[in-house]
Amino acid sequence: MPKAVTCHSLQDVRDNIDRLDEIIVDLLAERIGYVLQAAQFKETRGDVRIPSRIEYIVERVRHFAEENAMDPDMAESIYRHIMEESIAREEIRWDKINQS
Ligand SMILES: C=C(O[C@@H]1C=C(C(=O)O)C=C[C@H]1O)C(=O)O
Repeated sequence: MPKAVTCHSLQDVRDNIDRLDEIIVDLLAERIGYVLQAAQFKETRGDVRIPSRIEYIVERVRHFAEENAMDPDMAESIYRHIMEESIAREEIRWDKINQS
């Protein structure tokens, strides 16, 4: 079921969007905090990107999207972008840990 409540003005719409953006960024910051920690557990730089894990996450978020009446293609697109950004930063973290 769609979760958004019915709004009666554009200001009402924007207030809800602004409220959610704060929560979304907070959660994304927490997520990247975990992704960066993954670097310390990986042997090689090539291990930073694990395609099977990426595809597992994509399938999961597509499922969550469907449960929430959201377009699964949109969820997949957003998540692939989040993961690419995350991997780029995890690679930098891996390089720092393993420099010498
Ligand atoms: C965090 C990891 O590293 C990468 C980042 C991922 C993510 O953003 O969720 C998923 C797979 C990995 O390529 C991991 O391997 O779990």
